[in-house]
Amino acid sequence: MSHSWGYGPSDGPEKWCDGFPVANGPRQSPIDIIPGQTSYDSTLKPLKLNYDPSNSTDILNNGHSFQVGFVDDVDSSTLTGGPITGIYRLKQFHFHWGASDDRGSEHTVNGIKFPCELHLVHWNTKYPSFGEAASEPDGLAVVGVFLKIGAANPRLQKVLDALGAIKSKGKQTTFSNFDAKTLLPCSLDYWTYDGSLTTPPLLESVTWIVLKEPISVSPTQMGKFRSLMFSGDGEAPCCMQDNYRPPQPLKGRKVRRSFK
Ligand SMILES: NS(=O)(=O)c1ccc(C(=O)NCC(=O)NCCc2c[nH]cn2)cc1
Ligand SMILES: [Cu+2]
Ligand SMILES: [Zn+2]
Repeated sequence: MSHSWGYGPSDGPEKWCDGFPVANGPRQSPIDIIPGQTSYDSTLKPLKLNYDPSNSTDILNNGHSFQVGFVDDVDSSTLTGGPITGIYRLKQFHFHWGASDDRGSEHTVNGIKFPCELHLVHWNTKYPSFGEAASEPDGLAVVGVFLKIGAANPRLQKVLDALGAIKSKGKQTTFSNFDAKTLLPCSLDYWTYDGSLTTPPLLESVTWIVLKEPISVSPTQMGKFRSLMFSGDGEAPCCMQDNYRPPQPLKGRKVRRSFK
């Protein structure tokens, strides 16, 4: 994975606009969600997430985060309902986190940062592939879930136990029979708005669906995330942490909510 961008002082979010001018575009993500300024939309449907646990394939350290991949050549792990029309397929999920428990999420709520944020990435099957969908305004839908410090979350354990095998950039290992649904909170109440990828290429193709209810993570479990490396074997070691983009200007966008 060769990439020119990262999260450091010389290649981080403040520098991304040099290589990716869309960084200053009209629908960039993440944003600060101010619940008092969102509007309840009774036409929003309930989210339907139908994930087939046999669909997970691998877990990869891509040098920015780690991601769990899914088979996406059939409609077996899908997102329907919510603010979207049609069928979107789950491609991967990944996380963003901080160097300490006081930061790490990309979206914030009333300016509050969570220690971690999960992104479940889906693409619109009206397009032939993820790559094509990623350049369309309605091409992607990402479900964001906040992680809040509390009791250890047993649902995270299988993912965290696999991190030892993918410590450095480019490392990948098989990861089968993982049910991504187990990572979701009880309530599927959500906020939604039109946004972008939060990393380069920052494409403005994402319908964001941010769940209101967080899931729990313990400080020890957060330590496991921070045991990963941005760097590859043989490179100067650099801990994978603070891999989050700060909130971007709303530029007139409306944030809707599915709940009263
Ligand atoms: N944070 S987020 O908004 O949910 C998100 C950000 C980027 C991507 C993405 O798909 N990004 C291109 C990509 O997959 N690129 C593959 C090659 C590559 C470059 N660097 C690492 N892998 C997906 C979701
Ligand atoms: Cu990359
Ligand atoms: Zn992400």
